[in-house]
Amino acid sequence: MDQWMKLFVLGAGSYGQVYYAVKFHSSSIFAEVAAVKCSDISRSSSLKLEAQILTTLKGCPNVVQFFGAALSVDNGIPTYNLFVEYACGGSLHDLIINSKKGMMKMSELEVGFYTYQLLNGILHVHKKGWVHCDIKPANVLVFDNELKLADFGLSLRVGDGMAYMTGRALSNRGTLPYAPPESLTHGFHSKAYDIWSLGCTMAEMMTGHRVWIDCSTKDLQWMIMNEDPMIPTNISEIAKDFLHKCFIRDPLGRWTSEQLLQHPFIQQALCTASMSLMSETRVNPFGCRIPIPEKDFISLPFEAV
Ligand SMILES: Nc1ncnc2c1ncn2[C@@H]1O[C@H](COP(=O)(O)OP(=O)(O)OP(=O)(O)O)[C@@H](O)[C@H]1O
Repeated sequence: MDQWMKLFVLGAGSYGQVYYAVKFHSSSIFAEVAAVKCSDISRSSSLKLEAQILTTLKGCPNVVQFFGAALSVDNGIPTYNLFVEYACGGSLHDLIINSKKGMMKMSELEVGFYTYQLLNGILHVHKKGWVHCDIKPANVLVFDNELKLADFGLSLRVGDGMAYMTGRALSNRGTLPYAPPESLTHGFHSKAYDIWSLGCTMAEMMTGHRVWIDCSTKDLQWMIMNEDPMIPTNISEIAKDFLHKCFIRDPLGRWTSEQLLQHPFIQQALCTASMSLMSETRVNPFGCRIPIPEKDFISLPFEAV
């Protein structure tokens, strides 16, 4: 009692594993719930950096909330544990896969609403002086009615309006299919990086497919540097225009999160969502990936560990 228990594995990253954890209280029938990212202490530098970044990002509804960090000894191994809020809907990647299997189809309005949430998260991250550098469906978590940016392990501090430039070709930081051309040609990493990745993620929500065809790393690098990403043909003109604004090749001309929040694609979705919210309670259209006992939905405020 009064101790965190790791119940099962939710997923894995390059640093280690992610667990579903609960803390029962002797004095209460309620349990606290968290996702715990764990790493052998000797390999925990990226998780420790993520903890620092998440501390600066607290308070935004579209960024995964950080509860705290703690050390433990798991099976005799000193372990670093990073506690974040648990996403009952899994990742956006899982949902896109499910939608491809025909389990649910996202409408354009829903994609607009979820893109708004991602933009809201990106705006917060950028205002705090960070570039996420790895926005992709696998790094977006799904909560009831909400998407949240997660996995800040590759984020860069760029301050206000500044960019990080390695100057070296092919030195992009994030995941290749979501990386913008300037990161490959000049190692240029600015806030515009995340906007290109958002475009790739939005198009994937629309179609269930990545904007680039599957090919070798070398071919993909060449295509990103020399060709335009595939804009789906069977979507509305305003959705296409939104994607064009995300895929402007010049990072200085690419639209910012502030500008995109005013785009008709987002405004139209927001308007419709608020009307439907007035008439009914929105349910999570994605459903829940893992069946969770009812008691686990009830969480108490986190106490420092
Ligand atoms: N807060 C959370 N709630 C529920 N599931 C989570 C949570 N965080 C992570 N997961 C699950 O664990 C998986 C791996 O998490 P994480 O984002 O840390 O690693 P990754 O992005 O796959 O790997 P890497 O960090 O090495 O790029 C996710 O894809 C997701 O399924």
